[in-house]
Amino acid sequence: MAKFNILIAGNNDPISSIGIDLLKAEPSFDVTVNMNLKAEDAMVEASREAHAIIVRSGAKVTAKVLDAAKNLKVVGRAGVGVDNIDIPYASKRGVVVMNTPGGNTVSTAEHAFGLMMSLSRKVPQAHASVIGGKWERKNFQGAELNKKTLAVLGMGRIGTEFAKRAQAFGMTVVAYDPYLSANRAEMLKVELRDNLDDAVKDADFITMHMPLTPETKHMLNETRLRLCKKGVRVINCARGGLVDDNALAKLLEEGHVGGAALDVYEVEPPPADYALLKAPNVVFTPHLGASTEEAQESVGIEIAEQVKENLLHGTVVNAVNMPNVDPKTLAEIGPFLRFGEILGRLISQIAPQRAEFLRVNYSGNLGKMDTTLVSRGVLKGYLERPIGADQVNLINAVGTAENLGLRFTESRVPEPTEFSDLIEVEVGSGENKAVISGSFFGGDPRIVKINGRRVEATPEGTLLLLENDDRPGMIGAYGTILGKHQVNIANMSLSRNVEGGTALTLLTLDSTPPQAVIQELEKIPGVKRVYCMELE
Ligand SMILES: NC(=O)C1=CN([C@@H]2O[C@H](COP(=O)(O)OP(=O)(O)OC[C@H]3O[C@@H](n4cnc5c(N)ncnc54)[C@H](O)[C@@H]3O)[C@@H](O)[C@H]2O)C=CC1
Ligand SMILES: O=C(O)C(=O)COP(=O)(O)O
Repeated sequence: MAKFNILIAGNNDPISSIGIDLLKAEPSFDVTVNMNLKAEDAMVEASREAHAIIVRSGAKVTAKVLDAAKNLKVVGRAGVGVDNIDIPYASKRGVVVMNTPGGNTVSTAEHAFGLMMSLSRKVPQAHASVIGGKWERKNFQGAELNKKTLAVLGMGRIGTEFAKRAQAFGMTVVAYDPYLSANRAEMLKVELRDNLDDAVKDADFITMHMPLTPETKHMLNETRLRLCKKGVRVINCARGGLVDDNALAKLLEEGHVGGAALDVYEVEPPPADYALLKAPNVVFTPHLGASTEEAQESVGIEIAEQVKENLLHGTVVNAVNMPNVDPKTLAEIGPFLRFGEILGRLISQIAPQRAEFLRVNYSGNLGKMDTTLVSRGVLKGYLERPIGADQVNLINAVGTAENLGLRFTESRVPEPTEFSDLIEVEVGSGENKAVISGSFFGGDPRIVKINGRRVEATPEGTLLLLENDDRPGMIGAYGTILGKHQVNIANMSLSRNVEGGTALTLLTLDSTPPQAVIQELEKIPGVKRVYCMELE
């Protein structure tokens, strides 16, 4: 039985023991827990033998770690944010990255809401004062939330939960999220603003709930903060870097910003000289949004299940770098996936050089299924020869094609053609293209058309495609040359456009003929082209 090494990696940020026990109960898993992996070198050493690595936000899965972990198949994130994992590099290496969206939503929304309340009533400052033996009631006058305007930036899972709580407290909620539909905003009873400046300028409180991306970095910068009402209070429980912390510190000092509550920082932990640490009216927590028993149990169990199912059955759930594949779909599309790769490999051997497009068209039953992965299989098969089979995989195939300037598209129609299932692959540039179509006969894959001409071949062994003038004696000439070199013909399919026109001969061979034999075939009078296509 294959053994899988699973590394639970952290930097003092443990994963739920229930999740770990679930993995340990699997006889084929060898589970190591190491919570001292702050340094990259330590992480590299710990990861060398791992087939799966599970992390929260503390341990970093960098390119160096991914390079060292030669067996790695999957990285699991027990939480939402995957910014501690080098996703593009993981994709390049064919490593699936999964997270557990939803498991910590309520905990994080509650924490962010708690921060807003602490901020508006100066709870931490008042607490410190009482501990210090003081009784300074007049210093800690706060503000009500009732009837105030709240801007929620990022109206996803956490933003939505936050908004619901705010509405229960009598706040007016405006939302900014370019991906939120007007219908959904109406359903949530929030005022949707198309423009970020419009969303923040009247707000008494602003809360952020989106990922850190090049687009969202420093979304609240000095200019935008100055646009806000004097006294605005800012809550960030999403990711450090969404707010420009230096600008925030400056405006807090000036009093333009009335307060800030942060759970996340541009650098974690923030260094001692971090300007914000000395700013007035601030509340800090050390990235605690998801730190509840409930959230940790939920994300710990979810990630353990997801990683287990991936290693044992290839199931892909909640992946951030490839489409999801549940066991039912996997069982359904498994044969198509393998056939898709073969068609890709075949067409790479007859397609024009420097192709600009690769199209995969499905019709019939296949046109009704989710074939995203099958198309990736076609692309993988197509790219394997030029790029190298170990360099291209289902995860990086689309990105690799983009880098090459190859436009990749797929289309589906549910109506059958003359076949109940058809996968058609077209590769070329402009009008110059090759087309291969495949179908299934009684569950068995068949190549049914090449360049629009009807053929029939089982995709196995080596295929020899010959284009020749349609005239007597051609088959005999092929057979003689192949026979002389001990190459056995297992199957033959003939097709011609018109009598005496051009014929296609597709031969399935038991072995691959040497190049000299191909050249000999090319020299037969009447032969236009010979392609030798290897399927493996
Ligand atoms: N402090 C903590 O411990 C935790 C922090 N988080 C962080 O909270 C954030 C949100 O998490 P979820 O709500 O679960 O994610 P989500 O994916 O449900 O929501 C994110 C929302 O941001 C929106 N968005 C994307 N780009 C945007 C832009 N340019 N402007 C405005 N909105 C944009 C998306 O449309 C989406 O609705 C993530 O960054 C996550 O890492 C999540 C859990 C715990
Ligand atoms: O899920 C997220 O995005 C979080 O930020 C939670 O991080 P954590 O698992 O608590 O280190």
